Formats: sequence, structure tokens, C-alpha cells
Amino acid sequence: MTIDPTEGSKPLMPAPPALAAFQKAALFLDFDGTLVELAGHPNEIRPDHRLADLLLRLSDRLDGRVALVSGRTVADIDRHMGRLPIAVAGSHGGELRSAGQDAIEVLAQSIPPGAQAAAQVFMEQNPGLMIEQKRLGFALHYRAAPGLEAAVAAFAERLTETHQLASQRGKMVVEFMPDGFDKGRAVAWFMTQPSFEGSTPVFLGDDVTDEHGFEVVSAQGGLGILVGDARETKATARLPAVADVHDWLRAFAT
Ligand SMILES: O=P(O)(O)OC[C@H]1O[C@H](O[C@H]2O[C@H](CO)[C@@H](O)[C@H](O)[C@H]2O)[C@H](O)[C@@H](O)[C@@H]1O
Repeated sequence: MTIDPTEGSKPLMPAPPALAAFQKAALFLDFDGTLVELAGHPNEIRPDHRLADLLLRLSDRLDGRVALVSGRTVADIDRHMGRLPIAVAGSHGGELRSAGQDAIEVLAQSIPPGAQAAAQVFMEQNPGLMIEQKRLGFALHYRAAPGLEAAVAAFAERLTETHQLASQRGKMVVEFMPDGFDKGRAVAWFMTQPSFEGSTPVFLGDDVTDEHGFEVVSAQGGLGILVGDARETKATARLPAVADVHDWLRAFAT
């Protein structure tokens, strides 16, 4: 793994220490762009065939202190990964499932249908946009039409005001959901659970929605690890790519 120290004015960020160096680590792992390479469409991702086994071995080594923390729904994570007995926070923390449990705790009501109806009209007027239905809301993707970014941002502002929703911007996407959830809250909740007690939280993520997670782990004496190019972030270490994340995790799990 190499980190380019000459990346213009971007902040320099060191590689993280080995996971074995942490005192009783707890791992919080974002999914898209961190564990799995991004794809043109949410359904086109191809998780590495060794990823599920890697997560299980990590969970074993960490006595269950591993959680996936994703913007995807828990059901969607299951669809791509199989039903793993590790903890999952889906929908940016709006859904929670503890390790080894079947029940998914859904923390809010879905957003009003009128909001999605308005987005449907907007999508039909703007070819290239795509709506991904979620349990609590929906995501409006513009990866196939990047020139629509500003129009999508303006639409998002209007929609959130009209329907009193929250929105979160991610990579080529704006997500609409009930107010009051983010990945930081999900991490904070896991850290109150007995199985995570007294642990040092480590959060890996690539997107701006992961900043809430970085903030919470750093406030609890842990480490935020940005995946991808250096940028302004609350993470203080960096791994350049998904493959480096797998290597770093595998070094601990094997
Ligand atoms: O929190 P994450 O696990 O990183 O999930 C964030 C969103 O990921 C997905 O969208 C992103 O990945 C797609 C597949 O690579 C890509 O096509 C899209 O442009 C990205 O924004 C997913 O579709 C969303 O529901 C997640 O919230």
C-alpha cells in the first residue's frame, strides 16, 4: 500500500496502525466504497467472494465487536452478503439489527408518500435520474447524469422544506429520510451495548455520510479511517482503496 505524500494541498493523512495495536477494538464498517467497489447502479456491486468469510473471522477475533453501518437497508445488505450473524445498522442508522438476531429494529416511520411522488415527477422530467426505494425513504441517484448535480441539490432543498424531511448527500446521490438519524448515532448506540463495552471504536468509511461516524469514534477515543483520496475530514488516518481495506482487515483476521 502506498500513500502519495504530494497530493497538492490536500491534508496528509497517515495509514492506520495495525488493528492488533488497538486496546479491545470495535470495528464499524461502511459498505459501498469501503468494503465493496462502487458500481454504476446499486444492484451492480460485486462483493469480493471472500468478504463474508473475512467479516466472520473478524467478528470471531473481536468477540462480536463488528458492525456494518450502511446507507443501504439491512435487507439489501443481506441480499448482497447473505444473512451474516454480525450487527448491521441500515438506512444510515434508521434500522438496527444486533449480532445473531433476526429482528430489525426500525426507529422511525417512513417519510410521507407525497415526497416520493414529487421525486418521481422530477425524475421523469430529468432523464438519467434513478430512484432507489428504501425502507424509510428513498435515494435519488444521478450517477448516470452527473450534470444534474446542481438541479438535484436544488430539488432536494425544496423537497425537504415542503415535506419536513432530512436529506443526506452521498456519492452521486441524495437520500431522503426521516429526520434524526445518521451513522454517528448508530455507532453511539452500538457502543452502549454490553458486547461493545470498554472497547476502542474504529470506523472505516469513504463518503461524507461517514463523517458522523468519524466524529463519534474520535470523541470516544477511537480512530476514523477515511477510504479513498485525502480530503477535509474528521478521520485522521487513511487507506487509499477498497483493496487496502481488505488487506488491512485480513492482516488482523488471519
Ligand atoms: O453507507 P454506504 O454503505 O456506503 O451506502 C451508501 C449508499 O450506497 C449505494 O449508493 C452508492 O453505491 C452505488 C453502487 O456502487 C453507486 O451506484 C451510487 O452512486 C453510490 O451513491 C446505495 O445505493 C445507497 O442506498 C446507499 O445509501
